[in-house]
Amino acid sequence: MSKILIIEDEDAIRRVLKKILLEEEQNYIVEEAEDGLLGIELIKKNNYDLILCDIKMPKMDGLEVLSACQKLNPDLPVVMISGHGDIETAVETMRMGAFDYISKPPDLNRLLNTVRIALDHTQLAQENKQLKKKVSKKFEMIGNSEELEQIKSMINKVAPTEARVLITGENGTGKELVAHWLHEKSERNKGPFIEVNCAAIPSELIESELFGHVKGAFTSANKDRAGKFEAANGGTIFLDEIGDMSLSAQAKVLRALQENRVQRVGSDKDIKVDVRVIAATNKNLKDEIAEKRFREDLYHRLAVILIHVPSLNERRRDIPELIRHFTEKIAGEQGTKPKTFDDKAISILEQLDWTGNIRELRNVVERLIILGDQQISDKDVKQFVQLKST
Ligand SMILES: Nc1ncnc2c1ncn2[C@@H]1O[C@H](COP(=O)(O)OP(=O)(O)OP(=O)(O)O)[C@@H](O)[C@H]1O
Repeated sequence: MSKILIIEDEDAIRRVLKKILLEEEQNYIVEEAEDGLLGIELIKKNNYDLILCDIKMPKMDGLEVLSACQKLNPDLPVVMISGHGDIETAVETMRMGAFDYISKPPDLNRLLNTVRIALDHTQLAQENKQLKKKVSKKFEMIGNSEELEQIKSMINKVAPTEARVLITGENGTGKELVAHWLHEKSERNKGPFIEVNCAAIPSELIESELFGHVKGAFTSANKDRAGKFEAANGGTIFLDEIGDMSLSAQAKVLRALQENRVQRVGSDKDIKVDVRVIAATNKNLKDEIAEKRFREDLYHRLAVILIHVPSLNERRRDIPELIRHFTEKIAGEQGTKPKTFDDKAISILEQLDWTGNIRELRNVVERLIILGDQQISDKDVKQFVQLKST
């Protein structure tokens, strides 16, 4: 059900507009204001999906209403109603951010079309917002330890720059989350975020995965294919587990970083790419360099900024909040009332050895929720730990 407000001082025009709209769609809720001041008061109190606003009005004209409206709710589309003498002003309002304008007397088809498009726009904007909220919820970084605060502040500082970042830390510590936020808080956030898990791709395929290939480059290459670097153009590529990348792929990545160009496997044509590289590893790359398994020049190119994510054992202060977070999340996924962990249960969990880090903590919380009562006690946790160790 869409809610529309007509701000118009001429009674007759208000009535015609309302009639046309309600005849078209009975589900519209159409409200009226006879001047701009009243209109703004109503906008403050209600959630409208669209405003139709006259340009020439006493007390507060359409331009003033438009700019007040944009301050109150920048996503709310405002369609201006222009009389004979104010077409130029109508065009000016478009520059100011009005959604569109219609002329008086209103042409039925044009009015309905404009209203429909504007309402679709509102719906899309709302859906987008909800999706963004959902996505950022998925990537929430929970915890209040000093270590995590430092990481968040580092993300805020580094994200808006073009600097390459190497994220280090054990498996399951949240390296991918850090990479996600570095992209999300950068100027590139409208572009793609492409993740490549270098450890999961067989070494003979990694180059084709990263740089693409041309038809006939190898037996199974039956057509041209773009690689992940090309797919990440204008955005960010996240090279996860970079310590597992073959030396020959490393050489090619180095070239891509130095020249901002890639070549598809089997082709000598350069393709320009504009990609920010973020890499992560659970390995000690200095050791890998000493063992000649990782190129030192590539390391220096990648590690312009180093972010180390400490293991959960090094930031136990985050554990209680993480337990609460996962409990609520799991209940949300299962559509059940969240269970609670009593203080003693949390205290035992805080002291355990979390070699599997946050991923392991989530799994343990999930299993305890399945097995335990509504209130999970220290006894449940002890039993579970015993079961695990046998
Ligand atoms: N601070 C945090 N708050 C909430 N969830 C977190 C946090 N850190 C990590 N997680 C969750 O833990 C899981 C593991 O995190 P992530 O995949 O980012 O770790 P990783 O270091 O990249 O692991 P791997 O090296 O195995 O790829 C994910 O489900 C992630 O959402």
